[in-house]
Amino acid sequence: MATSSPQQASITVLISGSGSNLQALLDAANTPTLPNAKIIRVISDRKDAYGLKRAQAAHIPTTHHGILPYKKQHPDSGQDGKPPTFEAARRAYDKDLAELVLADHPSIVVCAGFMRILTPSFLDPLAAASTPVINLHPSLHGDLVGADCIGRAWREFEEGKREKTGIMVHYVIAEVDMGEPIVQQEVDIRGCATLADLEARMHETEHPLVVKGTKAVLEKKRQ
Ligand SMILES: Nc1nc2c(c(=O)[nH]1)N[C@@H](CN(C=O)c1ccc(C(=O)N[C@@H](CCC(=O)O)C(=O)O)cc1)CN2
Ligand SMILES: NCC(=O)N[C@@H]1O[C@H](COP(=O)([O-])[O-])[C@@H](O)[C@H]1O
Repeated sequence: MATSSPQQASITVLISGSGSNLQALLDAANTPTLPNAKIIRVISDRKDAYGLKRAQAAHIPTTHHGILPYKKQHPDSGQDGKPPTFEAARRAYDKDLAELVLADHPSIVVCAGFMRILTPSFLDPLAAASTPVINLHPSLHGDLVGADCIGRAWREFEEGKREKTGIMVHYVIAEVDMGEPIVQQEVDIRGCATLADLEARMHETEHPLVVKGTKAVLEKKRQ
């Protein structure tokens, strides 16, 4: 079991990729930007996530919790000619993920680029333990939901359909990316020449925002 001192808030971070937002949390933890807080575990659904290396470099316990064994144990060939949903695999995966997370008794769970939809099999045990789950999402509340929101905003900008997008940190509920926003920041796309420019501008905005959102929830818990 990962540990932190009694008065310190403990943070578990879920990732799937590079972990630049995880790095922002690692850099801020236990500083005036994110006081009395320690990241106690980083969990990735992808073994090759560079964020795992970032955590290991910071001597933070890491766990790879992959979906493949669950898909093998709960095969799904689809129904009525529709593609498989792997609902049984998702539920079993999420149940075990909840047990893995709760074994550390974190104060909060932060999804920082975690690219799996979380089902009630995960969300309900966390709620029962009064452990908030929050997510960093590269869009403003009620605008774009799901994966590839930066790419979609860029394509709409190129089509002249929008000039701005944004970022939010929100509570995670079953309905994807529709949980109550905690903090949000608008991002102007104008001046970006490429998708890479927009991605860089979004990341630049995300890094302080994910820390700000995490701090806000921890302060609310302490009240
Ligand atoms: N129940 C919820 N789960 C998650 C939320 C949420 O608000 N409610 N936020 C996401 C993060 N996210 C967007 O912010 C997001 C991530 C991934 C997907 C998605 O469609 N994932 C696919 C798998 C993709 C893959 O394997 O590469 C899937 O799960 O089928 C949508 C939204 C975290 N989870
Ligand atoms: N729908 C969720 C989603 O798209 N999240 C996005 O994944 C990236 C993770 O980057 P990182 O691995 O460098 O922190 C971030 O841009 C985050 O907004």
